[in-house]
Amino acid sequence: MATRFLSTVRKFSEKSTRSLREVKIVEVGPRDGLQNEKTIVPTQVKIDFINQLSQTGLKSIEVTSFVSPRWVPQMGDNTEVFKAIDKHPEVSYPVLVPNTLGLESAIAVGVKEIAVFISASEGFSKKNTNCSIEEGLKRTKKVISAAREHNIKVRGYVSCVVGCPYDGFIKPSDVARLTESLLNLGCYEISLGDTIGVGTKTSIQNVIKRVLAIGSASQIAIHCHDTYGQALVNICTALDGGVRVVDSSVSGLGGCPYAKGASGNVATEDLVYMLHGLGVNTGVDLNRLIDVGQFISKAIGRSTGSKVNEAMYKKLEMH
Ligand SMILES: CC(C)(COP(=O)([O-])OP(=O)([O-])OC[C@H]1O[C@@H](n2cnc3c(N)ncnc32)[C@H](O)[C@@H]1OP(=O)([O-])[O-])[C@@H](O)C(=O)NCCC(=O)NCCSC(=O)C[C@@](C)(O)CC(=O)[O-]
Repeated sequence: MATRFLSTVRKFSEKSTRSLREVKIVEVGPRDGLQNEKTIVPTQVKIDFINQLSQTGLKSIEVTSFVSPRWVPQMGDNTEVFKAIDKHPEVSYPVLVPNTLGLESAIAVGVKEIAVFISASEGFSKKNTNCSIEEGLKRTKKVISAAREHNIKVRGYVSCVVGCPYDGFIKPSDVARLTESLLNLGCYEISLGDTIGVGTKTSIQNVIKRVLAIGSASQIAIHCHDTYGQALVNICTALDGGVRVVDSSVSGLGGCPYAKGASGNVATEDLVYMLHGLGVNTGVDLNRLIDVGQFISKAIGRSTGSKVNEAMYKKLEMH
């Protein structure tokens, strides 16, 4: 037991010394960001939004989900959106898929990458996908094996990695077990979701340590909602642990319809500003991102949830 703990700590500190030159950002605004909007966002607005995001230098944009439209009506135009968006060869356009029915619809429109999702808590699994964690894993196994037959890349999410709105505190060992299961099933990367944004530096560090005992940092991404204003600190903690892929949502859009009170993801503008300040290459043009954040915020009738966007846009307006 003590030996295993020491080897985990050693692995974590080895990862901590990996130099921080480049970080890949996975933009989840069009899916995670818009899925919770009460008023249906017009399909053309979503298409324009994604097309503008494709011009910012982002390399991965999660564009929609092929979930049940009864459960998430906002994503009911998945087929139209996916068909109509411009697809840049250097950009990946993953979609969220819960079951083989969703996968079939995704395949029909030529999707090349999907994201599957499992919850680390029973309560959220039931509310979000109407099944237990084990049933969810069985469903996911079928989706992954069918996707791989079609040469579709599969990314995985483990949600509620720190806390659950129904079950409370989640054990890092449960998160590690599910991460391992998804990797073994064939996901190329697992994104650890702090779905309700309750994580702190210490709790995220504990999860990352535990997860890195079973997988390499190159297989792990971090996905922080900013409900308690801890997202940037938590992302830095994950970067310290060696993680180099971060999910975010332009202008901090979002939340989950089945996690009451959860606010949006960390804003992509804030993340890019922080990373550039650290001298990290993201490949993203911050000025273009500011324009896209303004576009989507105006289109859905609210002000941007990004402090950086607010500050930079005000400055631009003054000139
Ligand atoms: C998993 C199910 C489908 C089970 O839902 P269910 O009701 O148990 O499904 P079912 O298999 O019994 O089917 C019921 C009906 O739904 C239809 N149906 C079934 N599947 C599909 C499909 N794919 N596409 C279109 N239609 C579908 C199916 O055809 C049937 O239609 P009917 O015959 O009654 O007319 C449902 O619970 C669901 O769609 N859940 C997804 C909810 C969701 O999208 N939540 C937000 C995701 S965010 C998240 O999870 C966290 C994350 C990833 O962002 C990371 C983080 O922040 O931490």
